[in-house]
Amino acid sequence: MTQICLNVDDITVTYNNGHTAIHDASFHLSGGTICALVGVNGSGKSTLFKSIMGMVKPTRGRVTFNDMSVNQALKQNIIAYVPQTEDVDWDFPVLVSDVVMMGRYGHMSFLRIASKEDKKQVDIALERVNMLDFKHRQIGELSGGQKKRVFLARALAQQGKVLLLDEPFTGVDVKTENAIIDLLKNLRAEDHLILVSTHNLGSVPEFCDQVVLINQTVLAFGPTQTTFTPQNLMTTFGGALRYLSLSGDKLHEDEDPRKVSILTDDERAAIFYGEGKHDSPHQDLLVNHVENEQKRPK
Ligand SMILES: Nc1ncnc2c1ncn2[C@@H]1O[C@H](COP(=O)(O)OP(=O)(O)OP(=O)(O)O)[C@@H](O)[C@H]1O
Repeated sequence: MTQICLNVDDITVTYNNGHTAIHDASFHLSGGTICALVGVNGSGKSTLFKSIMGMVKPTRGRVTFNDMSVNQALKQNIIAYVPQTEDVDWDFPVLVSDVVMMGRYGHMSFLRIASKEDKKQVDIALERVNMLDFKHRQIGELSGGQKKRVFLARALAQQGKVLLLDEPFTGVDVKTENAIIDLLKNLRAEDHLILVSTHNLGSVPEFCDQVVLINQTVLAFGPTQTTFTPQNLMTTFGGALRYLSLSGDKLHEDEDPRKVSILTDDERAAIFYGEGKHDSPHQDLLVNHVENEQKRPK
């Protein structure tokens, strides 16, 4: 297959209650990229994912994959989506391997009888997220972070060239986040097109080569180096950015003793692009959202 392209052309999405979540949004991506989707809560990130998946229909504009409509791309199993949360009650007994096998349904006949190849791909996918040992466990018994890895495996088992990940790092520890980032880098090298929403801004320059900044429309889109700038982030988050200096392991602890420091422009630039003393901004620094994100009721 030729390299996959995702074209989002001038889309507007208005929900049935009349709320327009996204308007006039455009961007274009080609395979072999990891693009971050960044914006405040309610800025339309999940809505954008759902319109790319055909789960909500744009009222204007269109989404295409090369020359294919979303429906055609879905029929060809090109798009794999890992939603932010699963609207499923996992209390009933389902094995981890069954969940990942769901990613193979598009490759099966309507009788859904798993072939040798389907079983092999399930194992490969579980291995890639380091969850093969959990294959015969009930999904309901797993932790939140482990479930996330299983859902990622389900998307991998689908073998689609486009991977849409809605906040894959929420609720996972630093080690797992690093492992997921390494996996995404490998998938990029295999020409996958990856769009990933994240609130962890500190890690974006480390693994994303492109960025879409969104607040009800696409505010900026392009290479991370030129788009993920303090100025554009201020526009996106509508307030002053605060920089929190953290030691690596504490990054994901709720009660971490964060040392707030306001940085000079040079220091800030060094953090954004991983130069100088901050070799790994993802480990050492969290560029926090903004005041209004922090004030958000928990
Ligand atoms: N089914 C729906 N019907 C009506 N409005 C909706 C619906 N789903 C989302 N919205 C609204 O659309 C806007 C965008 O929501 P969306 O879930 O896309 O935001 P988000 O950027 O993914 O937020 P978060 O970072 O909190 O996940 C919000 O104002 C939300 O209330």
